[in-house]
Amino acid sequence: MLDLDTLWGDIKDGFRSEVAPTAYTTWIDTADPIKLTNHRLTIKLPSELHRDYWKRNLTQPLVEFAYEATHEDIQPVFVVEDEATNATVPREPATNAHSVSQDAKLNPKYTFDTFVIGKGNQMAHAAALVVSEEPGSMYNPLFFYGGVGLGKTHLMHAIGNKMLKDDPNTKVKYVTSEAFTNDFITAIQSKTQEQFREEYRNVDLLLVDDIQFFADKEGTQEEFFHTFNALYDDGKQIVLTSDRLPHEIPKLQDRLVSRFAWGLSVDITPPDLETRIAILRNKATADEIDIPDETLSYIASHIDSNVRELEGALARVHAYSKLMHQPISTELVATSLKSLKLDKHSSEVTIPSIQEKVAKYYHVSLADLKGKKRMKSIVMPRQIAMYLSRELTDSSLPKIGNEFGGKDHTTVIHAYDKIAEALKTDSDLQSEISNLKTEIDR
Ligand SMILES: Nc1ncnc2c1ncn2[C@@H]1O[C@H](COP(=O)(O)OP(=O)(O)OP(=O)(O)O)[C@@H](O)[C@H]1O
Repeated sequence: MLDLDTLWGDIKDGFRSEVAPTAYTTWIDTADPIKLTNHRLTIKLPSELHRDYWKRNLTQPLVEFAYEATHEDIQPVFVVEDEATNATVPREPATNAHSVSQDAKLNPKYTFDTFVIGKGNQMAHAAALVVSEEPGSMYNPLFFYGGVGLGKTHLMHAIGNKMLKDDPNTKVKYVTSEAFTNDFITAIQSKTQEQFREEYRNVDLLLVDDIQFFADKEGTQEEFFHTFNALYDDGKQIVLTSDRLPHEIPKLQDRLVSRFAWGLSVDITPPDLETRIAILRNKATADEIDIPDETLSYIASHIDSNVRELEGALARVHAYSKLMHQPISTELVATSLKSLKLDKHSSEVTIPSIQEKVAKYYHVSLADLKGKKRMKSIVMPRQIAMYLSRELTDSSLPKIGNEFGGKDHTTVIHAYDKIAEALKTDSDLQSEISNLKTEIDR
């Protein structure tokens, strides 16, 4: 009998020759053989979703590869690394690629190949891959949630691009929730509802981005409910994204919340340092930017909020090096990132701009945010807006109080302390504040 490492090496070789590179990185690279006893090979997998996939699709070939290597019958035993995964369990079972992508309004660059897998997104990536291979069956709808610029749209487009590549006749439709709303309103105005329905219900894959903006839009939610049902009943795949879980979206109808829970909800969290470096390295290679490794690490360690910012920093550094006629070095990056920070100051964060972003984020009116109502749903956003005003502007406490409908400066201090204290332990609040800061910085 072979030892564990040799056997696993043979099994990996077998898979390498059988499965596509993306599938290999997703399923095989993430598997960790931990024990070989009594013809039982124990394999540790990162999530339930990986275990399901292995059981359904990879067990048979694994047994065959193991037999080829040992001439013995070896059975796998799968264990999940961390039972508390970052996903909720599904409650019910749920030609010319470039131009086709463009018809479907997909970004041809957002593919599985260009997506870097890391701890914060590996579950989302794996789920996306399953859905692209078996649309409408396993995880319907598939719901991605998480902060801005973390790759939700990228993964969603990757599903569409892959399905179109596999079958160019697939009908894919990508919209933001705002575009859906606008289309719906236009259809009512021009009395073309039939056409609207035809367009949205006659697809194999419907991708709707940023559905948190459905909040408050009763009529649109009603229409979307029917669109959803029609597609779902027909076994068509639906993929949705949002900055938070469905039940956290204010004023989202209960029946939509419950339907969204029929499938799989997976969150995407900010990438760790290694993933940030890998993303930068890929991007630099794709854009043919010549940059030393240590300089990539420098950028990745300084920009940790989200991937969009990371890519922005690289583009900026590239432009700066061209402007200065100097090759990219850590020193040059340090200077250009410093000026990025200075720019942020000069683009001046103001209290009204903070109030506007916070009001929008929590779906409260500006008047309520600045007013006196004591409901928790308003008090919390108000305190957050005060906290951010103190953090991000040079305004004095009385000035901040003034901008919030003439409140006393002690109210501002109280709000600031309360949020600062809660931030120490409340991880939801931490991510909300970090999302808001990114929004405000835009
Ligand atoms: N893991 C990754 N590998 C490669 N590129 C990534 C990754 N994650 C994000 N990106 C890139 O970062 C940018 C922002 O990602 P994307 O637009 O998908 O974010 P998002 O989560 O949809 O944000 P928003 O909520 O603002 O819509 C895109 O250019 C995307 O290609």
